Amino acid sequence: MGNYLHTYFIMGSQNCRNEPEEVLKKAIQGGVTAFQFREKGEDALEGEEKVELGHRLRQICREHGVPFFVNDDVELVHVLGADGVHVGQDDLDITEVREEFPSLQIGLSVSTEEELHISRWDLADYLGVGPVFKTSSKDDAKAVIGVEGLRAIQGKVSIPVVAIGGIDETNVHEVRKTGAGASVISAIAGKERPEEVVRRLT
Ligand SMILES: Cc1ncc(COP(=O)(O)OP(=O)(O)O)c(N)n1
Ligand SMILES: Cc1nc(C(=O)O)sc1CCOP(=O)(O)O
Ligand SMILES: [Mg+2]
Repeated sequence: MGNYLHTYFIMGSQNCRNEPEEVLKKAIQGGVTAFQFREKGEDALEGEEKVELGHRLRQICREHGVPFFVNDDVELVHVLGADGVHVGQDDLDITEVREEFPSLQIGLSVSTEEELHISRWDLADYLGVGPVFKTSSKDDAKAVIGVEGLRAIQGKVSIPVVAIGGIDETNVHEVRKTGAGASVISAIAGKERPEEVVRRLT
């Protein structure tokens, strides 16, 4: 597994119980190993407000040496000088993303073996695989694949895998046993003391 995938925190303002900047600082204090800016869905910021928040979160990651990823928004990757970008099956094609960013880290979502077969996953640096457990943070999440589904995809690829979907303190040990990293939104962003949760997740 790529080291930065160990505890990969993902969020936007719509996920946060407290100010996003404070949530991110505390999550970093707790030990998250990467961050993805995913300002998306109901209540998400748009336009200049989204960009401004992105700049502030990017700066926090830079100050703490935490890799900063942008979800979906290829233009924002340029604007924020991100370290990487995460794209899904319905986003910009990974072939184009790799052409645009030859030296950035690129993550690709895969939910099933069928998706894997039709994907240029060889162009990605890592796969985001899920939902492993039930999630309430993504309205259009696919069917839950469980730890067995995670293992099935892991067994077919030669790049690192990070699990996603419904991961929290009660089930993270199941993910750790597979050797995959853990990416988490609500179990960190929605808590009063994110740093304590992260310590228990790592
Ligand atoms: C690490 C990681 N894995 C999967 C996803 C989901 O990406 P996608 O399927 O494109 O869905 P959205 O996040 O864009 O709603 C992710 N963001 N990160
Ligand atoms: C953004 C995202 N992608 C998923 C996928 O299955 O690809 S599940 C998901 C939401 C993860 O949030 P939480 O940790 O709160 O369950
Ligand atoms: Mg996407």
